[in-house]
Amino acid sequence: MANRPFIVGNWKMNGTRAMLAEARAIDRGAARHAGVRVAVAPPFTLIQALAENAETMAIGGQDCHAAASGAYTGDVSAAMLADSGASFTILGHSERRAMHGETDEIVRAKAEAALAAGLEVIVCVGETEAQRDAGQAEAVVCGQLDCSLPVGEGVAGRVTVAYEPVWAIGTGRVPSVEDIGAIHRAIRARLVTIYGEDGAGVSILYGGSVNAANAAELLAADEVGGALVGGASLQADSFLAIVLAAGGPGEE
Ligand SMILES: O=C[C@H](O)COP(=O)(O)O
Repeated sequence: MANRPFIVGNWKMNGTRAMLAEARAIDRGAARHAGVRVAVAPPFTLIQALAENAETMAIGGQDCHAAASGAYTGDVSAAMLADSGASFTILGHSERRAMHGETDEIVRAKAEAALAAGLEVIVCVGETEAQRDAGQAEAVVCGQLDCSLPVGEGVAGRVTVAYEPVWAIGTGRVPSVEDIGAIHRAIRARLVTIYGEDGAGVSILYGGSVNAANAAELLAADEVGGALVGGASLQADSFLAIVLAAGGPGEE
């Protein structure tokens, strides 16, 4: 059976307790769209509050440390995320790769730690504009998959891949539907190489300037199983419009 479309809001470093009402509105909307799997990854500081109030949507982290505990000032372990009510974590987002020096090897170690703590993982990959212009997008993304994804028995069922071209994040620019389809097909083929037949069941999300206006078209591209949404996930109205576009039977 095909996976439900998966729509994930990444709030990044946005949100205080003033956002709890927005989160409740998203959760109520998610309940009306049972055909779509809805999730929000708020800052660490809001995970527990959102998780305690969420009836339908899943709550996750945006990162975790690879170690279980220890002298890592400012970091948060996967077990701490799970203890706060998270059921998944995003890993290897391009902002962390670029701003925090996260390599593929670090991303894989974090993913292994997250799985060990009982979390699902959303592993992000994507090329820069220079890499795309040089015709290297597919090679870069497949290399990231090869070296970032956790592997092992039963792992594929707890992994989601998010393809986010770096140049499309927060810019309002998106690849053509044909380009998105082409790279998602390449990702699917690589997932089958990595995970065998289980790779066919891994959801692949598109991320990068997804909004209420373009969601239906982007979500219809080949092998796109959902979206990782940044800016448009900060308001319930715009986020739920994307959920609706993902095909929920909904009441509206
Ligand atoms: O994780 C989300 C992505 O970085 C996309 O962000 P954006 O929707 O603001 O472009």
